[in-house]
Amino acid sequence: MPKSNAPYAKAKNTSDYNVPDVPLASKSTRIPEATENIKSEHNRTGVGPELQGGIPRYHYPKLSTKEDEIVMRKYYPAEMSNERVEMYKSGQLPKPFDQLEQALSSTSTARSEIPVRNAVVHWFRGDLRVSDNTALHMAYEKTKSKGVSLISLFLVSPEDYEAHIKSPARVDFILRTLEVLREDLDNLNIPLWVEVVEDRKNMGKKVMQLMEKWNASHIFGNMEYEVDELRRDARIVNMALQKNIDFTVVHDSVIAPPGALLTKGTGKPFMVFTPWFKAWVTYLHENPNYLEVFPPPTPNPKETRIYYRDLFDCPIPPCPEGKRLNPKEVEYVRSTWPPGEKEALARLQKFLNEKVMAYKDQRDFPSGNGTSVLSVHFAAGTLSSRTAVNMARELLGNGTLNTGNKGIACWISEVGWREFYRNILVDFPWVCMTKPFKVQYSNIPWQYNDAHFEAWCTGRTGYPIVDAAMRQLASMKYMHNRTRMIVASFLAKDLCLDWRKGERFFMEHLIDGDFASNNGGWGWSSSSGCDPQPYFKIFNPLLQSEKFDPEGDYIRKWVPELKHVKGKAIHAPFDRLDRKEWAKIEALGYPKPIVKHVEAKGRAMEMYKKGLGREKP
Ligand SMILES: Cc1cc2nc3c(=O)[nH]c(=O)nc-3n(C[C@H](O)[C@H](O)[C@H](O)COP(=O)(O)OP(=O)(O)OC[C@H]3O[C@@H](n4cnc5c(N)ncnc54)[C@H](O)[C@@H]3O)c2cc1C
Repeated sequence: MPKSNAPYAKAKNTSDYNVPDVPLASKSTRIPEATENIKSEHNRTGVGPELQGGIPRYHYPKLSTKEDEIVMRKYYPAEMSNERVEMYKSGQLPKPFDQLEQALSSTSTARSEIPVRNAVVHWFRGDLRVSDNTALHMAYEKTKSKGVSLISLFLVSPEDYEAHIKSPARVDFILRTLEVLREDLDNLNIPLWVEVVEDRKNMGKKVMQLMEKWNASHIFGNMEYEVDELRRDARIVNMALQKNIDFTVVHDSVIAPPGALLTKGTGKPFMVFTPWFKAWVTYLHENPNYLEVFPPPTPNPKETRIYYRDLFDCPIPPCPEGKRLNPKEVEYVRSTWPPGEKEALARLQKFLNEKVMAYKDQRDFPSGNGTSVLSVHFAAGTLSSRTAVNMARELLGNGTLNTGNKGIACWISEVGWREFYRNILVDFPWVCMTKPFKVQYSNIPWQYNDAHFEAWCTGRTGYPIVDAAMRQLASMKYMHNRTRMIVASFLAKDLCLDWRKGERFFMEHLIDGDFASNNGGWGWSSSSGCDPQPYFKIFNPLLQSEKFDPEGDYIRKWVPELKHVKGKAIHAPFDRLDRKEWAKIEALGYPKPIVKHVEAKGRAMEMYKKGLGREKP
């Protein structure tokens, strides 16, 4: 087989972790300066070079704004009815997670009787690593018991990428990771077979064809908790059995299995993070085995290279049509985000060595570079949350997950948020079908103002902290958590736009786009998700800016038009600069605020009250 001719340069693993440092200018030469060419580029596009080519890629139809209700239906024809939600709640409709569990349990005896044939397969999905991989480890154990070969498989599904709104940066990262993974596996004599499946409905059929071709009897995969994936796997479990093949699906991307934690009194799934987290910590203290990490497989028998020689050196396909970065983005994104599990582990180690102790105090400052920036690796599965939490726990040094150094304990709890939101998908599956977690929030009469949405997308709202964040997203395909909250609140509560448009836009651009975390974050910020804030809150973007970017470093980095603005005026240049100074900024193309926060706040309160039919939102 020819080596891959994928058109991207091999990313180097690097020990230089300046990647997302902000401000970057003095610390790294790897990311181009935001001010480069600003004058010449600006007039053509109205935005700085950070945005060239990378913006915006939202695919909403032009709308008639006559009736918000009609418009909403047009955007979200697939939104579930409230009746269907009730049917899920009452158990009349089986939850996709239960369907898969049922498929696995009802076939377990028959599957256990299937004899091992020539090979066992591990199907990589969102778990692109060799170490601490539950299903890979189980597949390996199976081969060891019979001395047969382990083969690994990855299916590229352009339709899934489209349906799940995986961004070009994310797809590019996955494909680059496969290059590294193939090499890591090759060192273990394990082939990685990669194939494109154009029609996502044929995924099961393709897997079965390959299993038969390889005379493989068992296939293992780690569970994906989105509804399409749960249903797909349930179908394949049964389909495989018909062909005397055992498809085993196991938990891996969460540490405690979903369903293990229920509220004390009512025995129901948790809806609020804090009590869930307490229960999670207790559960893991009582069951520390869930934190044990799995070693990578030892090498396959040498003969595998002979019997399965056609499977080695399998080419990695290029990014599918519609998911390609433009040439400028390619250079930037690939040098910013090196792939692979070694890279992830080195980054984790460095973060634990140097930053985690101060995490609690530093994590909210977007210019401070105080977070791990590991989300891209969690999303691709190049790092397991078990490994991450385990290593952090070791650093805590007292065997617990929540006592001792506050920075470490706080970081573990943030990884907990990721896990909590995965549980939400399992127990409240309608969130995967464009339905708000809190069903009554479907009735909010959101606005669908194209001009406002475009201003938000392109970082031209006139609110510097919002614009800086949106431009960081456009450039880096990543945004700091604090500013994710600020821009999400701004979209839903200052612009009164349907938060699902923002949710979608994030997925279209983020390199760490993860359905569960993104949906959870948007739900929280728009107050329509789980874990409601104790009272209805509207972030004041100005106060947020002053509190979390006090010197304006983050703004100056990403909004070059404001680079020379001094002092507190950076947070609100239109209101705080004298007219002459403002005129200079305006001449550079920076806009006035598109809404006044005080008025917007009032509008939002009315909108929420109206939608919820009550006096208080
Ligand atoms: C509106 C909105 C959208 C978001 N969309 C995504 C998304 O698509 N993908 C994604 O991974 N995260 C998302 N988050 C969560 C969070 O912003 C990112 O995980 C975080 O910014 C990643 O940076 P980090 O790796 O340095 O995080 P750290 O602060 O170092 O945290 C460590 C890890 O914990 C997890 N984590 C931290 N905070 C959260 C959180 N609030 N929710 C869930 N997991 C968390 C992440 O896996 C993160 O990598 C979103 C948050 C909001 C408010």
